[in-house]
Amino acid sequence: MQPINVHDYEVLAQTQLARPIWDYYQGGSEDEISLRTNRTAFAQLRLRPRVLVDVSNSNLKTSVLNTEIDMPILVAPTAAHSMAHSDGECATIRGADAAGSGMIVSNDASFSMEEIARASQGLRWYQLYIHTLNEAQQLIKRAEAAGYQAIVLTVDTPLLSNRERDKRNAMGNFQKKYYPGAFSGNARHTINGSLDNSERAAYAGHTLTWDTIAWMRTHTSLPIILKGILTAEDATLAVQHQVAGIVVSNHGGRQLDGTIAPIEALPEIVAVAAQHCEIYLDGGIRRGTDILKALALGAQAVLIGRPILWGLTVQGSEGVRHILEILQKELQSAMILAGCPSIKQISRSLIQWT
Ligand SMILES: Cc1cc2nc3c(=O)[nH]c(=O)nc-3n(C[C@H](O)[C@H](O)[C@H](O)COP(=O)(O)O)c2cc1C
Ligand SMILES: CCCCC(=O)C(=O)O
Repeated sequence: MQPINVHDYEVLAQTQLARPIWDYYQGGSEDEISLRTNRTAFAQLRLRPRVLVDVSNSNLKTSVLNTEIDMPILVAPTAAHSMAHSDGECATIRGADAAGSGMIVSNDASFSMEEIARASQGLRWYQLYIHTLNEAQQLIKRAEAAGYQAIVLTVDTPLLSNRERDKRNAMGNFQKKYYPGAFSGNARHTINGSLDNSERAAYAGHTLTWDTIAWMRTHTSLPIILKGILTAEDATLAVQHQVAGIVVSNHGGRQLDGTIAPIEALPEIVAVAAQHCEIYLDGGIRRGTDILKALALGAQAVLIGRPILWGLTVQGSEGVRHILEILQKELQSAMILAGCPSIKQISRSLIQWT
């Protein structure tokens, strides 16, 4: 089968991945209600297209934090790409570059952030999990030195949720046996050898507070983006802590189960924060029309998680590029059909809630 849309890549990737990996990539937490809601919420939004607009000069270019990109689409941080392809994140970032997009590199990548940075000329942001402040400080320094342009702190993971597919598959054992190091590319490159595994294992995620953001600011001048916000209350606090951006996200339905979908949370967050910082959204985006809906409700750009892993599995960097270009073309066609030749013509009036 020649894949022509994101769903085709999903079908092909499933045939190529061992069950524990497929389930790790695909799954959500507990009853996977959030995972499903992320998709159904998009279907419940209806578009109100305008006609007889001159759309002959259609243009998808935009910028995020003052960096130009060819489409309002970025690669979400997802862990352990070597389980999808031997070139792992180096292939992913090459695909993102080739498409004129950019990549948020996971803290738990299979390759070190330096190796991944060397594979790319384009936009790259570093996604941080804070295990200890000491480790975080070193990771931030390394990210700065390797030319990452922003730090994306994921805030929805004080612990890793209950993922029952992974339990049933004994995913941890499978991964250690067949893909050792898939989650710890960064540990292979240490400053003074001080990135210590027992320290990492002492997972300190649940001691993080808003004070941690102030602490981060004293250690970097890079823009700080918070990933995993779903309420106006937290968006207001984020603005008070002078973040450069917010990713409205429920971690692809992989953390707290039963949350509102990011696309449902977007309007209240845009209402309090859009004047002050950039707002991005991820979760369940599989079509250009999903992206159009997110942009109409005020997102500056969207992040794509699982479809990138499917593209990487099926065709390495070419597959990643193809996934991004499929979504770009679908978005372009949706914009033309809705009467929006460029991104700035997309507005809230495109949306009707049902
Ligand atoms: C396999 C997998 C691994 C992920 N790893 C991370 C991670 O390391 N850090 C992070 O902030 N988010 C991680 N996420 C969440 C994604 O960044 C993103 O929020 C989510 O995948 C978006 O939903 P989508 O997959 O429906 O596009 C992961 C998601 C998946 C599917
Ligand atoms: C153990 C690494 C965490 C990766 C992650 O964030 C996810 O699987 O959702």
